[in-house]
Amino acid sequence: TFSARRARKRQPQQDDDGHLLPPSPPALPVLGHLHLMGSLPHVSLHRLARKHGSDLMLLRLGAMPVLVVSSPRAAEAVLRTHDLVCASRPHSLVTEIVMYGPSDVGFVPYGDYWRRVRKLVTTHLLTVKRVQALRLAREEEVSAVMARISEAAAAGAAVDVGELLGSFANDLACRAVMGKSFRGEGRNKLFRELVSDTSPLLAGFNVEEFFPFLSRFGVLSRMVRAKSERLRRRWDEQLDRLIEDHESSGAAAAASTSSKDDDDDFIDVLLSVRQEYGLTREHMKAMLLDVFFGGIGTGASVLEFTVAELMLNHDVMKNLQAEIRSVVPKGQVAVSEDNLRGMVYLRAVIKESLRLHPPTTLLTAHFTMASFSVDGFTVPAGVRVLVNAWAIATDARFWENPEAFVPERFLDGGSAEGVGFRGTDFQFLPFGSGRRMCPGMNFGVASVELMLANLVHGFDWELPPGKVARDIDMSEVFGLVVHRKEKLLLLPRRL
Ligand code: HEM
Repeated sequence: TFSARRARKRQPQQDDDGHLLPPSPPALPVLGHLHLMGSLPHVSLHRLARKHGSDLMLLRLGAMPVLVVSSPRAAEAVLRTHDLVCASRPHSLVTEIVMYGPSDVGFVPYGDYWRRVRKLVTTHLLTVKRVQALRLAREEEVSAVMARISEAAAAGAAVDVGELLGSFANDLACRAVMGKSFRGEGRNKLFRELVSDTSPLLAGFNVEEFFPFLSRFGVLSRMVRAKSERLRRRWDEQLDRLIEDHESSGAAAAASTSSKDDDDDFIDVLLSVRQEYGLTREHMKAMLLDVFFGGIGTGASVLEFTVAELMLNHDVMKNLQAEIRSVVPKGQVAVSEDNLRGMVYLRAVIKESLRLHPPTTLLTAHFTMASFSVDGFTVPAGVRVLVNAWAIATDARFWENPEAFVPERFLDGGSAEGVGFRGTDFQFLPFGSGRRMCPGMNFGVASVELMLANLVHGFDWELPPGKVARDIDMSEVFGLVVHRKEKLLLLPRRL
């Protein structure tokens, strides 16, 4: 584009071999572009890209080179055309300690081990069949939430929507991981606390990551290390106990003979394939951590933002309630998964929410294993790649009326008809695309759909007295998952 050419002219940067590097705005010594990162990096990076008219920027955050990707075309270049070269993950001290190496799926660099465990996850753990088999678990966990809301409705009390949906996502993940039998021992709450204590460290954007030399010697890194080790000990205590309980309950033996039943919990599954995949105890613990970190915050964030948008967009709420109430037979208390089939408006609402509020605004950082060229620029090896999925999905160049919450855009005849989140439409990447794309998409979407349908089917929702829709603050807090800053307190009214 013209503006990209102008930016290139302004800041022609070359590597040692004379290759043209992607444009880079002026940087400070030592800090590089770090001072330009605000509390919401996806917003700061978007502004920077617009200001410099550049959908591919090579920044320097401290000592760390970062490629920022801000258009569907550039995203396709790194996630499809050069997917293999960009399929690694950067090293971090925190994941090395907390994620056992790392030896999970999400944070481990590209290589044989990642290929093996990724295959395990997609062929045994997060398969369509297993997601279907968790249907009863989802329906029961949804009913538990509905019972809590009913109590509040009967008492005329407001509910804290984020707290409620956070505990739903947590309980569902616990149920998938450890099965039903461990409920009621307070373990779910313990895991929730552990996830919330660990998430800030895993979020990236830790200072010691920008200055690796500090991480080797500095006080800062000793603090991060000590904190990470304390957390890992807490995780160890819980996960070791769970795995040992499963081993001694004989479930493992049963599972290996019945060859991975679909209703086994995730620990049973991992125990049953541990030999085939050469898994150590640490590998298994790391993979379970991925379920906690991949599955809880994301689902809770999508649900809470969606409810907030529905409160802001009364017509959309009415349309959604009308669709659901017309499908679910009168007298049926809960929406079942069978009822969800054919609910096109519900799907469009969730898509629209994922467009405006993708929980991982910058995907998870990728890392280049070799240099490659794109649009006449050379991207070096050893660069972090941040795909600004949020910026791309809210950019007026690619979306009509991008700021507005309009699910109709995804329906037949709408401006985004046919656009989906399965990683082939590069203007819409809430789950990423390519080799590192989210393997938990079906799991996540199934729980969001069922919970949302029940929330709006069973109740009408109102703001507490004295509040109006424009009082709903949509501010975000950045982290491993972006979440709402303000609590969303709403009054449920039983129909
Ligand atoms: C609405 C819910 C969810 C959203 C929006 C979401 C989004 C994402 C995104 C954007 C990525 C990074 C893709 C990339 O790096 O290019 C990712 C990776 C991942 N997600 Fe999800 N996710 C969700 C639910 C889940 C669930 C429920 C699980 C597991 C139970 C899960 C497990 C993972 C794992 C293991 C990875 C790492 C994959 C890899 O590096 O190979 N996610 N997710």
